[in-house]
Amino acid sequence: MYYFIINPRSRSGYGAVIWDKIQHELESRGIPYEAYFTLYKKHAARLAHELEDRHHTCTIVVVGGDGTVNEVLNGLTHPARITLGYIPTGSGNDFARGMGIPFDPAEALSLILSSHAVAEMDIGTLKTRYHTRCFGVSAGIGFDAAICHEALASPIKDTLNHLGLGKLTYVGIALRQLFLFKPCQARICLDKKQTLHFPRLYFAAAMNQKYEGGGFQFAPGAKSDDGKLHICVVGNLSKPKILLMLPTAFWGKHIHLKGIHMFSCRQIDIHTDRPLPVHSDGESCGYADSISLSTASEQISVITPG
Ligand SMILES: Nc1ncnc2c1ncn2[C@@H]1O[C@H](COP(=O)(O)OP(=O)(O)OP(=O)(O)O)[C@@H](O)[C@H]1O
Repeated sequence: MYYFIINPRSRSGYGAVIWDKIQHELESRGIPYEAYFTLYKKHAARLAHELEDRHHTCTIVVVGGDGTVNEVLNGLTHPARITLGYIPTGSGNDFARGMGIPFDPAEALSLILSSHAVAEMDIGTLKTRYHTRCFGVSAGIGFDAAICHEALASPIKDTLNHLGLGKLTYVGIALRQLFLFKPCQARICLDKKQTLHFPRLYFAAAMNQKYEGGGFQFAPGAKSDDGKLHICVVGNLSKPKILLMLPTAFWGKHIHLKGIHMFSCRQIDIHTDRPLPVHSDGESCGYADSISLSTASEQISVITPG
């Protein structure tokens, strides 16, 4: 039995359109399934929690974007008992990109229905003074989170998504945020052993996967099953250099630039001299001046091409 959690609002309604096609395929092939639609924000977490409670072990298939995968991970108490299938219908789709899951919904469905290959995936944990959130792709603080915050509230995102130009929303917001963003002083502690000081931090991203922000390869060396977070710290760069750095990150080449610092660790503690925006898988986690990121003790099995 497959339990589908569908965000019909993902990519401004694309999720609902794709679900119709998936449902038709499931019916015509006589596949046993149950479908649950998200009706409001964070509903996916509640649905996942209820499924886990009811079935102990089961296969949950998410139809949505990175935010819906994030909510499902946050709803699970024992992720090791769950097998996760994924049909990407979001605008960023970094989870699918990182796990090698096809973007084409029909291909992603046939992978789920035919494949017995699963990859064990780490789950990241973000702690602020007010929140504890899990993440599958990445979490971070600073400039990248400021872009997420603004994009979530953007009135033009829906219109551009309908025109197939959703990524333009992020480009426009990134330029605006780069202009507005003031770097801060930060103290970063790796695995409670090594402390580093950054006088002009723009952002720090803790990556479980290689990609975030719709295909930026901020951590080309990341492996989602190695129990570690791969950290990309951007500091001590001028704004024009950041503007030049961003396109190189599409190919993961930014790591060679001065001012970009890469680390891998099991835990990172970040303290900044003022509260900055924080995100987990592109979803807002408010503002904080102190965050702790680590990998959780349990992994989750994800259906992948193998
Ligand atoms: N019925 C609903 N109405 C309004 N919002 C919803 C509903 N169901 C889920 N959501 C919210 O939609 C948001 C976006 O979902 P999701 O990440 O799946 O799609 P996306 O933003 O298009 O994709 P991506 O994260 O890959 O860019 C999430 O914050 C989620 O809580």
